[in-house]
Amino acid sequence: MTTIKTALTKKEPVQKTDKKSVYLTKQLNLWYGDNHALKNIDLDIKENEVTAIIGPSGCGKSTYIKTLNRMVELVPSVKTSGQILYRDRNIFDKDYGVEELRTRVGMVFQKPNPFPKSIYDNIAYGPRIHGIKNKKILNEIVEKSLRGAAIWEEVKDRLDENAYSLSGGQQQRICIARALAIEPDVILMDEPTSALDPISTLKIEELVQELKKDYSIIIVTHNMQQAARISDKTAFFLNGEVIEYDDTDTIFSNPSDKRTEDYISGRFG
Ligand SMILES: Nc1ncnc2c1ncn2[C@@H]1O[C@H](COP(=O)(O)OP(=O)(O)OP(=O)(O)O)[C@@H](O)[C@H]1O
Repeated sequence: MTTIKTALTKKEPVQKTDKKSVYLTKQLNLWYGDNHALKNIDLDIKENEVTAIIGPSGCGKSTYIKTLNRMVELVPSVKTSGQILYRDRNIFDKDYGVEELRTRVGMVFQKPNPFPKSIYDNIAYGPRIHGIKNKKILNEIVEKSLRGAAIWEEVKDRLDENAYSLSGGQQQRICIARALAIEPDVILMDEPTSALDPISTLKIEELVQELKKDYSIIIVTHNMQQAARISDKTAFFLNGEVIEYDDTDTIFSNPSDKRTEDYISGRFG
């Protein structure tokens, strides 16, 4: 079995460079009606890194990443205070266009959710919405995105088949390719491997490592080994608060808060 320590020894050391912030969250609070789901969140998320969000069920992980692309606003009872600066602009500003934000920030969900369309049309969907009609350009985007999601070789001869004909792990990589097709800056992933078998999980983990060269990735995961294997930074959430946020190596080998230590060693959650 892979322990957290062995997972850490396999990972390349965190590079100590002065990376730019992609998201800077300042004193963020969020309520669903009376339920205070996020409390005074301060997080500085760096570009070209993998940031893992961990914590027990109901602690606000999904709410936090759905706030980063303002998807959480689809819930009518939601109220927020504080700021989230994306590339130095507050996404809650009145004149900040949510559509613009969503073209910069792609999202991959827990359950693969391809459209009931061909593999090709799944990937071409976003670019078409953005007005790209030229077949040659669309072909190039589709190939580049599928290659980027490490699934081109498996599907290149069956692009006209329905995406539902693929396995769950393949469907999840199609969803990642669909996110890449709009050339995002950030990819949010909400437990992207929890519905997958171990081999597909490994493929997605390898892919995440590859993608961070070009994108900033924020991933919610319940799998401690996964957070230790693939992330550079880890934020530990508990009851809507960030208890600790640091280099993943530090969080898993020398956490400063007893509650972090108890959680990662399986004493609760
Ligand atoms: N759509 C919603 N409407 C009302 N309350 C919600 C909604 N979504 C989440 N909540 C509440 O917000 C809190 C945080 O939930 P959230 O889904 O963010 O937690 P989580 O850490 O992602 O949990 P899990 O690991 O189980 O997915 C919980 O108290 C939950 O009941």
